[in-house]
Amino acid sequence: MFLTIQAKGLYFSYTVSAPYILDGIDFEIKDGDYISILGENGCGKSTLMKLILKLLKPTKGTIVTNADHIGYVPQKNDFSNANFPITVYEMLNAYRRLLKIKNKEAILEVLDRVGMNPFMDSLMGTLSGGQCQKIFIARALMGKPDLLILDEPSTGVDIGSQKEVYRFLKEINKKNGITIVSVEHNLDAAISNSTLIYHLSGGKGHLCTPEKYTAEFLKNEQ
Ligand SMILES: Nc1ncnc2c1ncn2[C@@H]1O[C@H](COP(=O)(O)OP(=O)(O)OP(=O)(O)O)[C@@H](O)[C@H]1O
Repeated sequence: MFLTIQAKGLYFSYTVSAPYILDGIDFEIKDGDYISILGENGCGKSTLMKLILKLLKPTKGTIVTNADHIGYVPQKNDFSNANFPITVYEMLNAYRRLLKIKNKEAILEVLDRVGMNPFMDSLMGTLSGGQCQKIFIARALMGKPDLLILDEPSTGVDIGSQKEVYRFLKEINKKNGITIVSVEHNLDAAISNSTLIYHLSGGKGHLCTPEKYTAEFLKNEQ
């Protein structure tokens, strides 16, 4: 069965009444898409992501996905303190156990995929922003997700590592067919990597190709 994420008449308000942050939106994301969610600060991008992850419930309407396993890459992590005593391997091993994956090789496999094997014994808190992001992507890949959700993957990541991270995301989307939904502040990355842009504004959403987004939305903002 093909993966979809479908929103129908979706309303959301943290106060459970109007005004709504998401004000009656409809969309369908299909298998193999790479969607970047764009919009101004506070427009509801993270809220929409949390609704897809079922961390929040719609106030009205529905949002459903038939994804078998969702990998989630959070924006901020609890391991940014250099004194936090956990190594890359220990963190991934804890997650492996949480997912009830028996084979410890799964850790080495995902580290290999993001080119981070040499950092296996490093403390999480000593990694750079880019290295940390790669480890979080590795962690999200451990359950072999069919859907990967990322919250601003370039935040706190140096330019060089940003390029690597986006190249990798594009590759797993194209080659491995993993559907990607990414909340983005990085407009250039969204336009050059995604297959579709979801633009949120005033509680409404608009789904279009990066080409159309560049021609229509960005022109209007100039
Ligand atoms: N737990 C919460 N309780 C009440 N209001 C919230 C909560 N979380 C977010 N909000 C409000 O909901 C609105 C949308 O927030 P959200 O974080 O989804 O926006 P965003 O587009 O992701 O913002 P940013 O680009 O700044 O990360 C904002 O006005 C925010 O202040």
